[in-house]
Amino acid sequence: MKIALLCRSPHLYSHQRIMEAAKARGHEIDAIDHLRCTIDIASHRPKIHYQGRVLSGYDAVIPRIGASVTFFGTAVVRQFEMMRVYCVNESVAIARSRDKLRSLQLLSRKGIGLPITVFAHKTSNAEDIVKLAGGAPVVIKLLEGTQGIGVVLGETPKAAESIIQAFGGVNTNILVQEYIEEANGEDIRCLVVGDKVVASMMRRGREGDFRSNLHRGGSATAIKITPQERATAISAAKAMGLNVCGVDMLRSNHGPVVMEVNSSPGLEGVEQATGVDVAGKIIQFVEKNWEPGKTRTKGKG
Ligand SMILES: Nc1ncnc2c1ncn2[C@@H]1O[C@H](COP(=O)(O)OP(=O)(O)OP(=O)(O)O)[C@@H](O)[C@H]1O
Ligand SMILES: [Mg+2]
Ligand SMILES: [Mg+2]
Repeated sequence: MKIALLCRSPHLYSHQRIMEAAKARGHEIDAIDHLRCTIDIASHRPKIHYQGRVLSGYDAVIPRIGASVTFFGTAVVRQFEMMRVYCVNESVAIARSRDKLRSLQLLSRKGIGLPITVFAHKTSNAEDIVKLAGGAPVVIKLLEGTQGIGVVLGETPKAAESIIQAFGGVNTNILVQEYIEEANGEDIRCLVVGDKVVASMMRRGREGDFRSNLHRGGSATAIKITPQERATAISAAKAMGLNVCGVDMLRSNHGPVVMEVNSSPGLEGVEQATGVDVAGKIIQFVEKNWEPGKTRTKGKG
């Protein structure tokens, strides 16, 4: 196969590993910086120009689109889809996963366990919002935050209300969520490839931090998940239409609850914690599934 790895920096661990895994299996793989692509939609045939040439001959695309460049990155993925190149994660699914509210709505439609979540445009009724989310403590999140940035704990009703009002004052979209205290600052990240959980880890926040993100100094260990957690992770990936993703869950008193589904999950933490060759699993999945024009989401938002 000839594969395009869409990423900003080919030197990151995850990207190096995907390229190694592809080459080890006899494939050709090019790292393509999506921000340097020029999309040509005016002509009869959709094309992508890149560093003075037209991209062609690719069988499959592995998108690794950073959260800050979702708009242009997903447009490049969409252009590949129009060129009938198989994209392991499709543009629609990536765009969905970037918006926490939209993701939670899709997950709730499928009956997947979620923390109680409230979203409001008007923040002048902060007191009601906090009550609807089950009362303080509550977690307040930016809709498009990542790496734990923009995730705040409102410990008391007054603190929660002033945080909500502060975000409202700068016109930022937030959601307010039940705080799953019993998770004890730990969450579960399941790496889903196709219809399987290929690796799972438990992440624990730095001392004194309820956020377990590795980017915030958290640590990771391999974990054996329950059948219910496995089924939840797989259903969440399916609801989002993602073939490769990291599903983040909390162990709550009422079973596993999904916080979010990440469409470009980092591989370093999970491969190191579990010893699983996740990059290899991704390449194997592409080998089995690529087909010109094949789509899971059929472009549906
Ligand atoms: N409702 C909640 N109850 C308890 N802890 C929570 C809750 N929501 C988030 N957390 C903690 O905060 C962390 C960050 O939250 P979340 O995953 O929603 O943010 P993010 O910025 O999108 O992170 P990512 O880098 O994984 O995309 C979680 O991994 C979890 O440890
Ligand atoms: Mg996230
Ligand atoms: Mg997360």
